[in-house]
Amino acid sequence: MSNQGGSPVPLLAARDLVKAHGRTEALRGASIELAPGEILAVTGASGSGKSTLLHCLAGIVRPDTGAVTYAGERLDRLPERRLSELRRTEFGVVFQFGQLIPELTALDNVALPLLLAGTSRQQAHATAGEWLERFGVRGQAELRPGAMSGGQAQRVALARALVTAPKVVFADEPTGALDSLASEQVMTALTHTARESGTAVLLITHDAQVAAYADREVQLTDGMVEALGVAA
Ligand SMILES: Nc1ncnc2c1ncn2[C@@H]1O[C@H](COP(=O)(O)OP(=O)(O)OP(=O)(O)O)[C@@H](O)[C@H]1O
Repeated sequence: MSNQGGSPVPLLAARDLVKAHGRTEALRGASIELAPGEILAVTGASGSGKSTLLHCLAGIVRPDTGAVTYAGERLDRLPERRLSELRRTEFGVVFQFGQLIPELTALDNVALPLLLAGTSRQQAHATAGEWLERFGVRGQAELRPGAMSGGQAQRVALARALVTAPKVVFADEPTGALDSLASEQVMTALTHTARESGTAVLLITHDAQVAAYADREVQLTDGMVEALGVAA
């Protein structure tokens, strides 16, 4: 339902993004739109600029030229303080290797964003426990990441990304290190929860089976958004 022309005002939009890493032009005029609650897959060959695009959209990296607009605000022009506040309150991120804090248990990892937002310890732990339950890893609450399987760790990472009820989750190859069963469990948990809570997801993947979980797919080729198609 999310055609470019007829779609509602996008939650997140990038126009004509150019970003070079040294002499390599990772993005060469990429434009993309994400509607509220939409699950959008970005696919493309290795080196086509997918991660760079995600970093620009999430306000982690500033583009050299072009505009990133989030909820009507020019993200690429925001001062660093406001950007990091936005990232903390409105965005969630999951990377290929969950980036959980190795010294903390699953429960403490998921509770952390809530504690940083000022939630009491008791409430943060109660909410974190509910999110672990939702992702089927309540039984791993007291384990540290090193003692979990890759799929369990990714589900904990998803719980951590969603626990603050973000408007957008950025997922960069969230199943890239998983076997097909674990990958299926992670994608089912992510898309089910996102649809339930109306969270938009920008999903980077090179795996067509993973992309098929999205509402829509765009393809990056040599730093430009090349093709649009309905994936599901
Ligand atoms: N920090 C960096 N320094 C130098 N070059 C970089 C850096 N990050 C990315 N690049 C280069 O920019 C181009 C795009 O990289 P990017 O990681 O965005 O692509 P990708 O599609 O996500 O690739 P992959 O699927 O392999 O992760 C590549 O040629 C890459 O080598």
